[in-house]
Amino acid sequence: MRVFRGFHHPGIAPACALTVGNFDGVHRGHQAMLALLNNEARHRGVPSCVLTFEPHPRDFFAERAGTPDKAPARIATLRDKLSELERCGIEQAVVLRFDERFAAQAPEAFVRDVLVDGLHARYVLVGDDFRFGARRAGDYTMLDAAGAQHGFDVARMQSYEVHGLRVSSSAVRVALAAGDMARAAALLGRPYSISGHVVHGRKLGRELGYRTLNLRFGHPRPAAGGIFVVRVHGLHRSPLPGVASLGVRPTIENEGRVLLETYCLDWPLAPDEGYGRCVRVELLHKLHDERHYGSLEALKAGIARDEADARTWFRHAS
Ligand SMILES: Cc1cc2nc3c(=O)[nH]c(=O)nc-3n(C[C@H](O)[C@H](O)[C@H](O)COP(=O)(O)O)c2cc1C
Ligand SMILES: Nc1ncnc2c1ncn2[C@@H]1O[C@H](COP(=O)(O)OP(=O)(O)O)[C@@H](O)[C@H]1O
Repeated sequence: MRVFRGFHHPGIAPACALTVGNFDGVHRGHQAMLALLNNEARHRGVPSCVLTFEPHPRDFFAERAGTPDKAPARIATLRDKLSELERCGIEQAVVLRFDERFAAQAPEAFVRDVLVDGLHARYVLVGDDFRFGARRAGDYTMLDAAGAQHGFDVARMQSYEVHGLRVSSSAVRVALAAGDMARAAALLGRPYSISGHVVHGRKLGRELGYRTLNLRFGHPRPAAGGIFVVRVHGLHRSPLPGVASLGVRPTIENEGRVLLETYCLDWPLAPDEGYGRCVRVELLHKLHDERHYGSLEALKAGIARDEADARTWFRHAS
């Protein structure tokens, strides 16, 4: 999959079958839509393309209104979104900066400048609640009319349901907030996971006797949080069982940076071999929320209990 930041690149495809959206989580509804898009692209002999935004438009508006907490929590980082889009067979992704100028664009200007002149769309697929342009003034009917004028086809995809319930990013957020990882996995069509490069932390882990693989979560409000039973992919030939904490580590700092820290129950590599590696951590089961322990001793004892619970969980799972 080719990824472009903006559409002023010589390498951008001269024609495409396009869909537009935030795709937070790339859940089963998104996956059905992407499969349809790939099919349409193949029939037309053009690459499939996803247009997405960073920051999330709702982050942008909430920030601008001075109420950043009003924005929805984030399921996936941009890295994970792009890797899921690639796994779904999308050939080109374009990430546009959602800023003041972009938000002020009239629907007609968005169609002309972005869809037609920028991305050369021949086909545009949208979800049933798609709105676009300043004040969300553009809708499906308008896009359809613009397509007839500019020479691209427009299609709308109805909601995708599982057990009679609409699959949506909000439904995934509700499941993750409740720590219901089985429900989240059912909606996503795979276990919820977070990936990234292992970064250096405070080197406190080795003092506690619990070294951890640290990944940054590049958004201040992850949709999930707490202590989880996990599996780590990408470090070893087989996935490594572990126990992890996702959050801001209230016991040891208050900077609010979100980290996913994983202690592997068995460590098959040299002690420092984890750093710099790109790993994917599957969050399988939630044990409890993050705690503010009164001392490092109490934190260490807490982690030891979590480790024991994770070992028990794996024994019962196998
Ligand atoms: C299983 C597990 C549970 C954890 N639970 C908490 C917690 O409840 N509260 C907290 O502040 N930190 C928690 N942590 C994070 C530790 O504070 C952190 O891993 C430790 O300080 C090491 O930091 P370092 O990687 O920067 O050296 C947990 C870590 C693990 C692996
Ligand atoms: N059981 C283990 N689980 C996770 N990482 C481990 C383990 N044993 C050794 N490591 C290594 O230790 C590093 C983390 O050590 P730590 O003292 O927690 O420092 P940091 O503050 O950088 O996280 C990891 O990046 C990894 O290479």
